[in-house]
Amino acid sequence: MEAKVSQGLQLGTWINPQKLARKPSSSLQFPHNYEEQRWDNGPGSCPLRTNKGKLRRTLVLKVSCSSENVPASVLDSGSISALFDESQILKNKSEEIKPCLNGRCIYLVGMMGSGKTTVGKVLSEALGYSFHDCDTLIEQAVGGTTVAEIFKLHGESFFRDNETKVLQKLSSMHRLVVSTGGGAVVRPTNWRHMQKGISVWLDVPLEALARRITAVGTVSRPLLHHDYGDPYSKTMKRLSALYEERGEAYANANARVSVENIAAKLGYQDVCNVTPTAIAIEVLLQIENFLRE
Ligand SMILES: Nc1ncnc2c1ncn2[C@@H]1O[C@H](COP(=O)(O)OP(=O)(O)OP(=O)(O)O)[C@@H](O)[C@H]1O
Ligand SMILES: O=C(O)C1=C[C@@H](O)[C@@H](O)[C@H](O)C1
Repeated sequence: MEAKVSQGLQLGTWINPQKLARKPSSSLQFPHNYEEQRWDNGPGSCPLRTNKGKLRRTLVLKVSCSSENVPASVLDSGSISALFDESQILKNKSEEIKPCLNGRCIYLVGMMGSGKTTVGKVLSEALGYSFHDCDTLIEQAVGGTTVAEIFKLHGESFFRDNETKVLQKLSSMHRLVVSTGGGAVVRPTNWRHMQKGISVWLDVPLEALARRITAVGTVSRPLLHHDYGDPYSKTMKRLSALYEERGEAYANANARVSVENIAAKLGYQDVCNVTPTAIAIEVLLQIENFLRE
């Protein structure tokens, strides 16, 4: 039986971590002669628009594949792209969306551990953008101290002031994928900076976040240092409290990527099986939806 596939996500393997590290993340330069490109329909133009400037739907990836070996759950769920190399899908989608971005930056927001850094690196590589991690830039700005040290020595508001300065600096640049700190969404000023680009909320269930963070430890995450109990329970408790405070703020983002929805599309029981590449593809699909609005 043949299955026609137009777009979607693949059941893939974990991305090679060496590939993730390829983009340098320390320089914040952008060419002075940068000019915004018009949305025309020439080569490399935005496919979401017709000559009259109206948005249209495009199906870029049309591939035939055999449905043999595809789990029934995947086919039943409508997620029929299991046989693709998801890196190739990401590449194709990036090429399609890139002209529509007009060089605008992509800001990934979300709770700590939601994968902003991991997914951000994959996405930046696919788009040919530079990747920047706000926490790292703050650490550099404060003289090479870690986030945990900055919290300890100077307090949270000092850290937040530096976070705002970093976002302000980034907002004047183009073609960046930015991994913001988990708490960047709480200050309205930060949103004003991020509005120069496109913001995307990586929405990951708290249980999955707690599992990931417990696996790597909370040393680098000062806001998780306070509670008592077993590592998973105390992380879960603190994350729940933070989410209670911030849930609405994350929803200010231009687009939301629900990792739970991706898992459902792919027929996965566990959201932890959704790869960063699959999430990056969904980021682009949701940006596409946002640009069509
Ligand atoms: N899709 C994924 N599946 C499984 N584990 C993942 C996934 N994405 C990220 N991780 C793991 O989760 C942990 C947190 O990821 P990452 O550092 O990218 O999150 P973050 O949102 O940047 O966190 P923070 O805001 O605290 O810096 C890492 O150990 C990473 O390897
Ligand atoms: O959720 C938060 O408030 C934080 C998340 C991290 O990325 C760091 O920015 C810092 O640990 C604070």
